[in-house]
Amino acid sequence: MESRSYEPEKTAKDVSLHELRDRLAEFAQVRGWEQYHSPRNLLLALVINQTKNTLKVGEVGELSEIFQWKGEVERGLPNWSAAEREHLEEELSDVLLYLVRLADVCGLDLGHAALSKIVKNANKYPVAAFARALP
Ligand SMILES: Nc1ccn([C@H]2C[C@H](O)[C@@H](COP(=O)(O)OP(=O)(O)OP(=O)(O)O)O2)c(=O)n1
Repeated sequence: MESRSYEPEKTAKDVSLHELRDRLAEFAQVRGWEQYHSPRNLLLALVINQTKNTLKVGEVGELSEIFQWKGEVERGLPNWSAAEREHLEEELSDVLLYLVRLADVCGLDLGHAALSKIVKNANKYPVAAFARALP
């Protein structure tokens, strides 16, 4: 059993990557799943979902399936049902959670790495040269 109730608060909350990292580590630890959470397995979980007799898409594929055949989708998803939005939230979360866990078992700080990458991106695409023009 996890040591705390993990029902998220309904109001928006500033969730840190460190909190997600720690909860995922506990999730795996209490189930004895650490042995399965190798870098390679976690990466592959994003891409494929293989059982004995079936091979399905992994979490990135499940996320993509939500948009497949919908055509262009308006920002804010104004025409989506509550169930569709919840489904999207779940699949986005699965991708995020596996990424956070992958970074953790690799011994990397994903939040720090992402901030550094944003700085690198800004240096690569200076505003003066790229405002309103895609690379
Ligand atoms: N060995 C595992 C299995 C699952 N999870 C966690 C991370 C994901 O957030 C979620 C993935 O669970 P499922 O493999 O059951 O995938 P789905 O939730 O997408 O279910 P389904 O594939 O039936 O749609 O659970 C995990 O950390 N380690």
